[in-house]
Amino acid sequence: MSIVRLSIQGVRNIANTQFHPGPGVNVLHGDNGAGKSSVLEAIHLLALARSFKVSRTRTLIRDGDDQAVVFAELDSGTRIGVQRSRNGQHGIRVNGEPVAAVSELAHRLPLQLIHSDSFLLLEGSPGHRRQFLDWGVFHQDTAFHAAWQNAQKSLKNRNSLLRSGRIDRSQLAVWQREFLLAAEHIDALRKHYLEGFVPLFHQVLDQLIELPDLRIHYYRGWDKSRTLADVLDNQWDRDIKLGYTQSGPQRADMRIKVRSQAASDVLSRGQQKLVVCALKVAQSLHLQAEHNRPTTFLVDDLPAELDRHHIRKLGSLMEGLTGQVFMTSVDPAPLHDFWQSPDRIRMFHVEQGQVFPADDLEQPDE
Ligand SMILES: Nc1ncnc2c1ncn2[C@@H]1O[C@H](COP(=O)(O)OP(=O)(O)OP(=O)(O)O)[C@@H](O)[C@H]1O
Repeated sequence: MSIVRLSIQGVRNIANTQFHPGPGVNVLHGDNGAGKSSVLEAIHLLALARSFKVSRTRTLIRDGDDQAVVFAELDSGTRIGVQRSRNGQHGIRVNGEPVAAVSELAHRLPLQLIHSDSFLLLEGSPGHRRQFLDWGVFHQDTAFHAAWQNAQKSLKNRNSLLRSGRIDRSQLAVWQREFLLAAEHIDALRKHYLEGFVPLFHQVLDQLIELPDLRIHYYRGWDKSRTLADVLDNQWDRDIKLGYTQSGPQRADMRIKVRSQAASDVLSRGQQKLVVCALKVAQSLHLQAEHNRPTTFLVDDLPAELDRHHIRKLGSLMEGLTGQVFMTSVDPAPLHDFWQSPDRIRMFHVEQGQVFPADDLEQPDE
């Protein structure tokens, strides 16, 4: 599904603008502060009802406006509207009908984001990698969302009991049983996903850069040689002391290593960016292959940190994606010889929060 018309109101410096993206790669170029990332923010809001940077949530709505509103028409004819107000409330409509769950939006418009925070996938806490892994599992298997919600609920209740000071054993047994069931289910779904994803990731990575020693190691969140029930029994005293459950799928990780060291410690900044791009591109190729569903890509300032050779390689990978790509760049020149089929690239100029179509690929300055 691709967006054929996008209308944005009240997002950062965008008062009101609309444009018609193409089905392939869309390049948004313009000066610093023009509003390029704000357009990406708007598409992110449309797909997930929130900003892509937590720190930006408060500044997502344009100064002086009460709300941000993004509306899109998809090539399928579906109309999606998302509105977010200053108190954090959001309203979602699909074909005019209100929709309660953000997960329904996420399901309709699978979205991948590549921007400065994407490095956290390698150098950040396990939570960033779990979020990445679960994006894939969520889109692969409809059972995942319910299992994940069950795990969250039973974990929250177990943790409240741990902190309560007086443990009601029968209550604890109920939550623990739910938690164990959900944990096993989540682990099985994550493992199944990785069996398909990891070989594809290596194929994509090989097209971009030679890193033969790079490996993905899945950690399920508890000792692989014991059952979670056994681990929880053993950790009981410490769980009570800490007031939370130390093991379970909420502690899973997908460690990315070069030999035995963390990839973020060994690889250069540019190499890390290529690994992150390979992870995200592979995830969308996997979704395409398994469910014939395209992914929309938001790519903020791709050329930064990459040499021409790798920009070109990444460009041809991006062109090969079946979903739409929205890419920002201050200067379109580094992207000039980036494309195999320049006629399929749509260029837009962004200026003072307005998006204008630019008819042709601009020539780099001599
Ligand atoms: N809530 C807001 N209301 C009005 N303007 C805002 C708000 N939040 C941010 N801005 C401004 O919006 C402008 C556009 O920011 P944006 O990040 O979209 O620019 P950009 O074109 O991506 O720039 P760069 O190339 O520097 O990354 C900036 O001048 C920023 O200060």
